[in-house]
Amino acid sequence: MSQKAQIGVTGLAVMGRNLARNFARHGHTVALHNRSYGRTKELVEEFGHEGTFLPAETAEQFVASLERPRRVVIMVKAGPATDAVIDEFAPLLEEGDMLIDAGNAHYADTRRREAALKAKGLHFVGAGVSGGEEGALHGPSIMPGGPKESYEALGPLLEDIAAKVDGEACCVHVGPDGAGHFVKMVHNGIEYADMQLIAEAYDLLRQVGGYSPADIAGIFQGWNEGRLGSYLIEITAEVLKQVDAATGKPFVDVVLDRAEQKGTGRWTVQAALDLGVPVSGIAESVFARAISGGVTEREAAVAADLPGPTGGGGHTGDLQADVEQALFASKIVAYAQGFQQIQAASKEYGWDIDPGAMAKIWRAGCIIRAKFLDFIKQAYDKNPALPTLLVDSYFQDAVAGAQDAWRRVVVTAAQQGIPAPGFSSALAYYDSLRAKRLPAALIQGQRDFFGAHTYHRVDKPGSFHTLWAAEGRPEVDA
Ligand SMILES: NC(=O)C1=CN([C@@H]2O[C@H](COP(=O)(O)OP(=O)(O)OC[C@H]3O[C@@H](n4cnc5c(N)ncnc54)[C@H](OP(=O)(O)O)[C@@H]3O)[C@@H](O)[C@H]2O)C=CC1
Ligand SMILES: O=C(CO)[C@H](O)[C@H](O)COP(=O)(O)O
Repeated sequence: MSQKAQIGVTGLAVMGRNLARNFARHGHTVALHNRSYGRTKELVEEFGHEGTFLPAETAEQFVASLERPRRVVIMVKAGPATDAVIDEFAPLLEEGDMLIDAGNAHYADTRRREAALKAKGLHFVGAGVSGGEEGALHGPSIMPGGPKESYEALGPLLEDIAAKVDGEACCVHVGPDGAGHFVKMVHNGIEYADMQLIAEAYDLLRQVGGYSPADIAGIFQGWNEGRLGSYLIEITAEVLKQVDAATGKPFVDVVLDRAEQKGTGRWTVQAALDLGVPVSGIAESVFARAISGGVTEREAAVAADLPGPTGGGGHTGDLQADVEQALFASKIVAYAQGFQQIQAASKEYGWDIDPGAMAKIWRAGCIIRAKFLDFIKQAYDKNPALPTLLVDSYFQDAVAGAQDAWRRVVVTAAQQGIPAPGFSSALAYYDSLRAKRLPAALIQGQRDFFGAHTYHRVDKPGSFHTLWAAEGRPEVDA
């Protein structure tokens, strides 16, 4: 074969197909491969005119069609499918070649794969890609990890196809081994929290304010012009505008209220628990999806007619304005928690992730793209070691201005029996952080009482234990 491809894509379902087209549209010759040849054939038949594609029926043909060092993008289902593809391709590759897993892999799998392939002289790059089908084609946000030197050969191609903000690509080398997939995972966790908060805003406007889905679409369109401007607010307005053709009812009223999940939100929470980072907003959003899908429990509770509030008036204040404030403040908390998790993992694994750079590459192309990411970037540019976004002046002022409205919204939700786990847990997190004393001292006392777990004192160093069963309960050094 004379002509060689600069990059190859294996796995040509919605994401891989559009990434391949995106590379081709940017003038790169793209080798194509898929487990079943049908998808490869279809891509060339439908979109062959968009650039130069080298379709291959077998892994051997595919590898032979790539220039050295070979760059092979894998875009298949996470888990065993990815391992199967790696096992198929690795023996065909040579030292210095690159396997780029652009799927939603778990970062621990990426660390394992990177170490195994490194021993064979291959570069394994776990690259998070966000933006869905459209983003893959028109410019996703790309979060590549893996060895820094692989970025020299790979980065320019990824930057070519990535989304751009003021001419700057939404793609940067995140850090070694699993750093890219970790950041993509937290991106998805934040996506879950953002979606949950938007859903709660909709629910309160509908149930408390009596607005119709079409009215709320209009409200969200208005918010999208302001500080809440984001892809998720924009598409929410579109979803709320949708009318079911068969029944004439709002689309949201004919869809089962059971949110599904593929697992990246759950992974985020599991990783956060291991790191000891309280990502309560993300956790509540994962649990809210689980509750929505808990059909047996929900049906039992409805059948038992579990009582709701007996009193409680309407909302005191301007509901629309208050919900906007609650949404903005809760969203800040969710992002603050997600960034804290990235910083904790960076420290744990020695990844040296620049949080400002993450905010920068999320400004376009990805699902959580939002106007306020500019402010997050600025906050970390000012202070890369910021302990929490909540103490940055922009966010501190925003939350200070929002908090009265936020509290009114949480009170209304509680009084009217409307679940708002995202809003209320974010507020509890905020109040926990700003509390001068938390009731944790009492918990320390309880732990010491039943398990001699010891405690520290406010007035002197050291560990102490109280002899709770002894007369006079004396305190001893532990
Ligand atoms: N869809 C989205 O919006 C996004 C998806 N992602 C991630 O991108 C990846 C691809 O997603 P998507 O395009 O939706 O496709 P799917 O996740 O539906 O995966 C389908 C692809 O995987 C291939 N495949 C499945 N099992 C195997 C196997 N054992 N060996 C070889 N190939 C296999 C299929 O081949 P075949 O055609 O032969 O069945 C097909 O090409 C996933 O990891 C996903 O999580 C990331 C961001 C957004
Ligand atoms: O990666 C993505 C966007 O960046 C996917 O859209 C995301 O995986 C969807 O997740 P879920 O199905 O769990 O809601």
